[in-house]
Amino acid sequence: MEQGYLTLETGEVFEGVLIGAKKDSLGEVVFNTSMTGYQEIITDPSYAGQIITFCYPIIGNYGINAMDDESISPALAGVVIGDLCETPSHYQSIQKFSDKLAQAGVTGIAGVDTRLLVKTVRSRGTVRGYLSHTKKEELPPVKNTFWVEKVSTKKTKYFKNKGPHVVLMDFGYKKSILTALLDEGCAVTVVPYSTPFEKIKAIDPDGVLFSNGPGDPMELKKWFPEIKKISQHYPSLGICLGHQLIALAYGAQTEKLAYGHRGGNHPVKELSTGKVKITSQNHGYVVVDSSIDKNVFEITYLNVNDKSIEGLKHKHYPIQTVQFHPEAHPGPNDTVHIITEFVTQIASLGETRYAIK
Ligand SMILES: NC(=O)CC[C@H](N)C(=O)O
Repeated sequence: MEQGYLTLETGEVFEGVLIGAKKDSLGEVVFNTSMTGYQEIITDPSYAGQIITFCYPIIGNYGINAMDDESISPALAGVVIGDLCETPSHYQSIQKFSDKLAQAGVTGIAGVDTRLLVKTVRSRGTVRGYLSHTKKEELPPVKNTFWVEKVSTKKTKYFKNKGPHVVLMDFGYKKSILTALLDEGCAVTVVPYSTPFEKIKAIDPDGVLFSNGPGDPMELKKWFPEIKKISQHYPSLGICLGHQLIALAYGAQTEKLAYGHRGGNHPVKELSTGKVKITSQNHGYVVVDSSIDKNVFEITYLNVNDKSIEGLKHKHYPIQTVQFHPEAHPGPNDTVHIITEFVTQIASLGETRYAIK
């Protein structure tokens, strides 16, 4: 057992035992309130550069299975947990949580008073933290990393299927978004985040899905005109970062939340029905309500806890965006109909397109 420390930039130090790769690591300390789903969470590319604190007190109890990774290589900076379970019990378990971290080169710290850490992050706002064998007086400087570039595919990938053809713009997509599209019968072309409109046009899809992804959406400013053009030409669905990027491309603004929404229990109100849906979320930024041109966008979903914007619908183009994760994984699938409706819509619009041709 190797003693380790998480030092926050605000000075607080948390002690525990190092697990996984056991190397020094700097990241933004965030917390996730999900009760299950640690495998999907640590492999979600949107966490690139972040140290995730799990609020749920015991992690590793059902092991790691062969199906639930959301990406090939985890991009997160570290994990902080309460109790680590080294004796997983599940018929599909093939690995221990700590071995998964080691294999992925990710450092973790276990045995931490995570309730106190979460309370600290909630009062301080999101802070940087450093995982190390020793306490740190001062944190090393942050390297400015463009995380989307790091996690997005370098090559275009095509998945054959019988239904409508969707381009998945990869800002760091979760595998379950691709799986959800394939399950709906869609053929999918995954393209690098920087693919311009002209290239999308050459692919000639029936619709475009703008994926989730890490970091500040403003880092993608250079691509806003292309994103706008793509969404004006193809029925579009934006998920999480994809939602923020579409809003920004049409002139709205984003801001950083105090400590983000991360977990599988975030209530959002669907304004068309008045119903509250429980959603899976993982974001630190949000679209600023007052910056949205209400002649152009209708607000479709609002967060019940803090009234922040959770969904938008363009008034003239078939564009819909959601801040939460309708594909779930992990979390409730109350809103999976958003993906189904997108596919139904592009299938019918596709038919009209073909009829015109
Ligand atoms: N899951 C996501 O796509 C996250 C979006 C963005 N990086 C944020 O933190 O707000």
